[in-house]
Amino acid sequence: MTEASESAHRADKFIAIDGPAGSGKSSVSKAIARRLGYGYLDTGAAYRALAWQVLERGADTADADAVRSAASDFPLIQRLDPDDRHVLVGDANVTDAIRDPRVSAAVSGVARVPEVRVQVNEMFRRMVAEADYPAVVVEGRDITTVVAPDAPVRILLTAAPEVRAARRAGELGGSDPVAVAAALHKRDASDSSVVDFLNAAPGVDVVDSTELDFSQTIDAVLAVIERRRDADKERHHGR
Ligand SMILES: Nc1ncnc2c1ncn2[C@@H]1O[C@H](COP(=O)(O)OP(=O)(O)OP(=O)(O)O)[C@@H](O)[C@H]1O
Ligand SMILES: Nc1ccn([C@@H]2O[C@H](COP(=O)(O)O)[C@@H](O)[C@H]2O)c(=O)n1
Repeated sequence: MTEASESAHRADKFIAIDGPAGSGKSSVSKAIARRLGYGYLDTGAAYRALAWQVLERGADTADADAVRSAASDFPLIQRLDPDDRHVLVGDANVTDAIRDPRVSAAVSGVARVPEVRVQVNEMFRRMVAEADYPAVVVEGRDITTVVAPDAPVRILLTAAPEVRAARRAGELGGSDPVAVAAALHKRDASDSSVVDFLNAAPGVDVVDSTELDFSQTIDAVLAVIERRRDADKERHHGR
């Protein structure tokens, strides 16, 4: 855990959640944060905002130098309130723009640049350490393995690929479901060559929502949090 130990880091404040695209990370994490009075950090939004900035400069995210250059001057503003979804880059409100299919298709290029990952991971750890919340639900692809491998609660949230694609297509209502599924699987294939979020690392709990509705998924995640916290308390008392 060399990367994490170099920065301001409060592993105890992390509820770490990873998973593939469309697995429910953001909707479930937000609901958990609201329920428990915690902060919520959507790390994918930061990668998306950086991809937006690269595109805004007329560059290509496949160009690692252009990505590094954009990252060296990246005034991201993102809050931890689960009810505040605003994302700004400097004065530009990019809240909706970062969800554009153009950004979704380009974001994996940004995620492939190792120096950028180190930079944003430092930022995520700092945001959590300084947060005015007892804990923060942090979701992404490498939170359980790289950003906070020492967090007391680490969850891989997953669902069958066809179920994730159908849920995403339903959300985008009117979009071609075949194209939506293809874009989602293409992004997963590219992203999973950088970090493994398809298999749970040792000690990470899996919540598979394939057969669960939204509220059952929230209950399953809450049950993991409670169980892991109880185990953590017992470990500390036993010392
Ligand atoms: N258990 C569930 N049952 C039914 N629908 C669900 C469930 N979990 C999530 N959803 C829905 O699936 C869609 C995708 O969820 P969400 O956007 O939270 O996924 P995500 O993992 O954050 O995706 P991405 O990584 O692409 O941002 C949303 O419409 C959400 O409401
Ligand atoms: N920890 C993370 C989070 C995200 N990414 C990259 O950002 C993209 C967008 O993420 P969403 O959660 O909004 O889908 C994702 O496709 C990854 O390329 C990442 O690398 N690490």
